[in-house]
Amino acid sequence: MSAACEPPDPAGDLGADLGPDLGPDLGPVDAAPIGDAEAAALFADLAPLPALILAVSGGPDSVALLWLAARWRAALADGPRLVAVTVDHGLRPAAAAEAAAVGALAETLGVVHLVLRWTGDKPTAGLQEAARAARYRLLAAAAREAGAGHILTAHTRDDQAETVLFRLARGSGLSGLAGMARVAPVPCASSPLPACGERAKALLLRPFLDIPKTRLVATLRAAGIAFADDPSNRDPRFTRSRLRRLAPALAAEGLSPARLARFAARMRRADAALEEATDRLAATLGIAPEVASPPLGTALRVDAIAWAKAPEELRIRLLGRLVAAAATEGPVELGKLEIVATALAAALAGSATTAESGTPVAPDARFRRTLAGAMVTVSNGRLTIAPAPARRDRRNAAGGPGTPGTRPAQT
Ligand SMILES: Nc1ncnc2c1ncn2[C@@H]1O[C@H](COP(=O)(O)OP(=O)(O)OP(=O)(O)O)[C@@H](O)[C@H]1O
Repeated sequence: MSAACEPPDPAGDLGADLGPDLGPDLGPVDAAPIGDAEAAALFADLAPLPALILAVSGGPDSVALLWLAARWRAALADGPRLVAVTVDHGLRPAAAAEAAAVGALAETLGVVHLVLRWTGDKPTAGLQEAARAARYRLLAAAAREAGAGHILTAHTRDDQAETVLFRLARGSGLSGLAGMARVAPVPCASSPLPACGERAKALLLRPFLDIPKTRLVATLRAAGIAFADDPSNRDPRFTRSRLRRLAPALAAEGLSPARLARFAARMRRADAALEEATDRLAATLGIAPEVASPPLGTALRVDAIAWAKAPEELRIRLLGRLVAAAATEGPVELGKLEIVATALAAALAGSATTAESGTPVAPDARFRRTLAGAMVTVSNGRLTIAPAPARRDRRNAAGGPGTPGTRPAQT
């Protein structure tokens, strides 16, 4: 087989779970520069928007974003106002000069450029996560200021592949393995949802998600445009840098960025179908669609036996939604949801059998657990998910008399 042609993908053609060993994905490196016509197609949907924030670090991907977006906009008679934003995290002395270089390029392209500084406390642990949270907070503030509802980043197919590996290594479920979405709300830190505030209103757009990084670098080289090299991208203290270093060896085993990105797209498709099925389950159980937009802070009750009969994956997803709607602690970790959903299923198992034989619904099932600020209980055939009482009240409720139908949280 010639190295130049990609082997057929039987899983893709036939939908089989397992194909033969496809071997390494060592096709030619795709280093074709992106021309104006291709850029116009990538940005086409954005033309009617009033303003766009371009997130430009100074590295190759986002400098290519600035270059291509500016040329696309210049060719339009009417179109969005572009505002390039560079966040200086104050972590590297070279960052100020890199930001200035972005400013100089932006000026030649007729694009407004802002440098925003992260001035908050810098933690020693989780520095990259904190920097990322600060970056999105500053980008969202710039969007608000500019009257822009959209922030463009230059995430590439390689970033998508890295995200999939990163999440796989952390034990993510199917939704996480779907990788980054092309359009998504600006991420909040892992803080409670209300703290996200205004930030949640801006949308993040990733027009280069299918584009290999090599093509963006080739685009800049062909145009003679310089870009910065951020050494922290190779710093072995960071997981992402270590994964990046493994990329050639993984590609030699078949786990190329192209295949990982395709895997993410398949996971995204499956995830969308499962989310729809979860909507239908919620409707069947009589749960109003508003529950999809937390926080609600009210108790939700459903028929426990109907719940028990639903497929496990859908029960876990719906439990996650209901807990997020009842409490205000934000999305629940999948592992914790799985533990509670499994315990709940075990508590309901005996009752389901009696219910099918015609006996009144689940009079005997008892269950009580707290999860991410919500209390999950079963009594009198009803599954209730409600905001958990404050910790002290919870202890009293669990141990004290006068709380019929409940018992202490199971461990
Ligand atoms: N300091 C920053 N200021 C503004 N935008 C940023 C900054 N850092 C990252 N971004 C945006 O987030 C995207 C992803 O960042 P990440 O650090 O994962 O990628 P990268 O490979 O370093 O990208 P680049 O080549 O543009 O630096 C960047 O392409 C850019 O759009």
